[in-house]
Amino acid sequence: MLTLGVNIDHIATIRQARRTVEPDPVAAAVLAELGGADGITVHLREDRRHIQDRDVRLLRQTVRSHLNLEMAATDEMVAIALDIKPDYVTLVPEKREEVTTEGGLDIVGQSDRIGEIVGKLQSADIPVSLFIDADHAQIDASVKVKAKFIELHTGQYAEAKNEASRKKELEILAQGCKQAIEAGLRVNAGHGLTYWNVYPVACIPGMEELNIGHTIISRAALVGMERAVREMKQAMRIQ
Ligand SMILES: CC(=O)[C@@H](O)[C@H](O)COP(=O)(O)O
Ligand SMILES: NCC(=O)COP(=O)(O)O
Repeated sequence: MLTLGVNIDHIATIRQARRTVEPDPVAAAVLAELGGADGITVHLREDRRHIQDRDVRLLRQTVRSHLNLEMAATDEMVAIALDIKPDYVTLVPEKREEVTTEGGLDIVGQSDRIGEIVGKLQSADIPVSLFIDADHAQIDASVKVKAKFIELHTGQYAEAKNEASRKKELEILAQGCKQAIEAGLRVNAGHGLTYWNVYPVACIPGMEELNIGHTIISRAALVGMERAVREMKQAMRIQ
């Protein structure tokens, strides 16, 4: 059954705008779960622009659904993940100068490094998801490094300028999902999904969880977190 992971990074963006204590991502996670979130996702970035280490530690103790820690493939982040033990880790690419994630992680070009990190985390019973483009070679490489999951980057679908491009990107995602499942991977998806574009992705056979953040937090700022999450599950037709 398709599930929704709510990324609460941008609750922390509002707090960090004043370097203060509110809004608290921990409180936001409680409300997101009351609204029906099946999981909570946070991206602890190297530059700590939004989510802080303190948030992840407290969320580990308070999240009732499941906690997905997005992180770069660095020694620092591996040590933090091994210490805090999220329910799963999603390895994502990171550039300090980026506004947001700009693409999928390159597994093909660094498979030894990624394989080492996947091995370390999964040996500590922390399943790993790899945030990748729906690319044949990247999916193959994800199998080779023994990741349990991939998360298909939906940014190109989300940013498609017209119906024809949207359809093309959706087909690429569907083919990627099919290839991954046939190879034994579990498949999530995310980035740039909104109330208006999510349903076709939700319909891709075999898709397990959609990780959605910015659009939910944007709506929550106007109507409240519980309603924003409930309405996203309605948009996905899972509630
Ligand atoms: C990997 C991805 O697409 C997002 O989950 C990521 O968290 C985006 O980074 P920001 O939340 O900092 O925009
Ligand atoms: N991995 C995608 C995610 O967690 C949220 O991305 P977005 O919805 O904030 O673009």
